[in-house]
Amino acid sequence: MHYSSVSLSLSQATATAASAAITGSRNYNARDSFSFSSSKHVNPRFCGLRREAFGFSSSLTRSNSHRVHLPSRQRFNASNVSASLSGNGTPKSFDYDLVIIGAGVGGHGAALHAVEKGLKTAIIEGDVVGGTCVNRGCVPSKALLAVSGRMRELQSEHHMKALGLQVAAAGYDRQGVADHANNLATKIRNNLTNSMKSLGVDILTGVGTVLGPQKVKYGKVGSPENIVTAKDIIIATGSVPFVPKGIEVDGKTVITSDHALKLESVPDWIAIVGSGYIGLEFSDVYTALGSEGTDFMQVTFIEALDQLMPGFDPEIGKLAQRVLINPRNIDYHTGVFATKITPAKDGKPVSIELIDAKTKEPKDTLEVDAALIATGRAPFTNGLGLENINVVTQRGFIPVDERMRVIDANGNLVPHLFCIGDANGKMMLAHAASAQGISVVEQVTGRDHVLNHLSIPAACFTHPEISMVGLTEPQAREKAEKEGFEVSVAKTSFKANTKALAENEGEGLAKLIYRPDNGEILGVHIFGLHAADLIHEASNAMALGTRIQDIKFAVHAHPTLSEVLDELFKSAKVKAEASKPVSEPVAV
Ligand SMILES: Cc1cc2nc3c(=O)[nH]c(=O)nc-3n(C[C@H](O)[C@H](O)[C@H](O)COP(=O)(O)OP(=O)(O)OC[C@H]3O[C@@H](n4cnc5c(N)ncnc54)[C@H](O)[C@@H]3O)c2cc1C
Ligand SMILES: NC(=O)c1ccc[n+]([C@@H]2O[C@H](COP(=O)([O-])OP(=O)(O)OC[C@H]3O[C@@H](n4cnc5c(N)ncnc54)[C@H](O)[C@@H]3O)[C@@H](O)[C@H]2O)c1
Repeated sequence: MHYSSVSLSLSQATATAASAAITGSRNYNARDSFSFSSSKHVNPRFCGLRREAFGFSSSLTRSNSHRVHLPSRQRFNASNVSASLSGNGTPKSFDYDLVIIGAGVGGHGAALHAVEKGLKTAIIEGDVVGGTCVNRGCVPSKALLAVSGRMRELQSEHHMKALGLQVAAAGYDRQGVADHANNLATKIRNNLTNSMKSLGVDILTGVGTVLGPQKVKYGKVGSPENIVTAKDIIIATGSVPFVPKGIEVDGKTVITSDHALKLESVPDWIAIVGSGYIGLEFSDVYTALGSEGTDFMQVTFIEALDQLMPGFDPEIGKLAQRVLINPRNIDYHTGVFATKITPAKDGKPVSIELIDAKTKEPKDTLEVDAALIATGRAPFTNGLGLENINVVTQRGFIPVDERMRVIDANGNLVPHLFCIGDANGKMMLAHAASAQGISVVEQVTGRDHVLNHLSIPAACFTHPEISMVGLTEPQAREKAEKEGFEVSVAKTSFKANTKALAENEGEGLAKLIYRPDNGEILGVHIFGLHAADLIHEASNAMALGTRIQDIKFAVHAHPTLSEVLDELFKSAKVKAEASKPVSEPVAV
């Protein structure tokens, strides 16, 4: 994937910025991540740039909203748009076919597809193009992880010796690593901006506020307002770090991922609160880099649930713990909440008060050099004017149906208004945001489309990587019990794969969860070298409804890591009747 061309294809433009994934309707569903947090879900602490850019104090005037009630199950019909609204004073002709609020990867993906479909499109951005993923998420974090992967390899005497290599002690220049991450973000941001400009998307600068159906105002806070009308509007305003009540972020010693990605320091001892994707990826970075000038670095995980990495398939989680946690300078406290965190001050270290997650009794107080708060993300809807359209957020998220259509406080669809990406909380992943945007554009251009979120892959870019698609084994068994079908599991090891062994990277497992009666793939989980790339054979099969009895005949080049999946599908035991050919054989 390349971001270098301005004529990026959709998948290039989205998948690269995103290149990975997480769950969603599965365990890492963003809505779940707030289940034990305070009732105030929108984090009041934002990085300075965003706080300024959005002028948080701006009070929005409530306009007389006119709501159009549609039966909640009504399907979108592109041709009845104006007819259904023009009687209410809504404009009959529009400045744009589509206006998108928020130019993150979700908005960008939607904009590019809209242009391809011939829609006159504008995108409103209140801060910088690229949003979280490009500026404070996927892109800079993967740059840091690229460095940590190499450092880890070069520092492993055992690994080097096995390959017959001799290298002098590996070191790094912190500022150089930080510059690599920052430069990459700048490059990708420019590419995203150029791709939209060159395709004719109007980039409108300022905070976007929905004034009513099909009407948006935008502009810098305090400057004259501009109003634009659009046949359809997509909200794609993303999310910000969620910081639980009682935790004081100073940006230096108590930080969120926004700060950590700048790599202003590598402390000797950092507590990471939350062992989800951000926590795990940063533990990989920190333990590989060690503090400057030494190879010492201690990470302490603080996790509210009873096990680390609670979102993964338990078997994969166990293996990941054996490889990614136990042999490294990492210890952990599980089943505890960090209730109060005070930044370092006046020579005193960062102090962290822990309580038992179940009994709520005080458990411990830790003193560390720094703390990274990685306790999930909060949707960002400030200044959007949801009150103008009678939309009430649910735990901060904008309620949508399966077609990303926004639902108002009375349970009715708001006409011509969609919400995609982190702001709707269905699946907080870059490529999910983009795919939702593409799905919406399909709908507004007349083709009904419902995105199958269960087929969206996710990956954690540790060394080695973890990836997954579909259900975990416990989820599949629960579903099977409810619906009355049988579940089987097949596994293959990287230890038997020639390419993995040639790379001296034989530690790994692929796991297939499936229905033996009909060969349906329910979930695939991979831990091992390049797991994030390998998952796509499974996710594409799930998206296209390909069954095991068919995919097992697909041919894989030898020797490649993809043979791990080939073996996996071949080792599944699908019942004979499901494998009967449905058509005559074709000679190829
Ligand atoms: C450290 C980290 C690493 C991550 N790594 C990965 C990864 O490897 N793979 C992956 O798939 N996902 C990853 N994610 C998640 C990914 O970044 C998000 O899922 C993705 O950015 C969501 O895209 P979005 O378009 O919904 O929102 P965002 O990217 O947050 O973009 C929203 C945009 O809307 C703008 N905006 C907000 N309100 C307004 C308004 N009223 N008017 C105008 N503009 C507005 C914002 O300024 C922003 O530019 C990571 C996240 C973090 C924090
Ligand atoms: N590779 C990727 O795709 C990638 C990488 C980073 C982030 N992301 C996205 O960003 C989002 C946010 O990531 P994240 O790691 O912050 O969230 P997460 O939801 O993945 O994990 C948060 C963890 O924090 C724990 N937790 C919450 N409050 C706590 C408290 N007070 N004390 C102790 N533990 C607590 C939760 O149990 C959970 O394990 C994710 O939803 C993910 O989709 C994706």
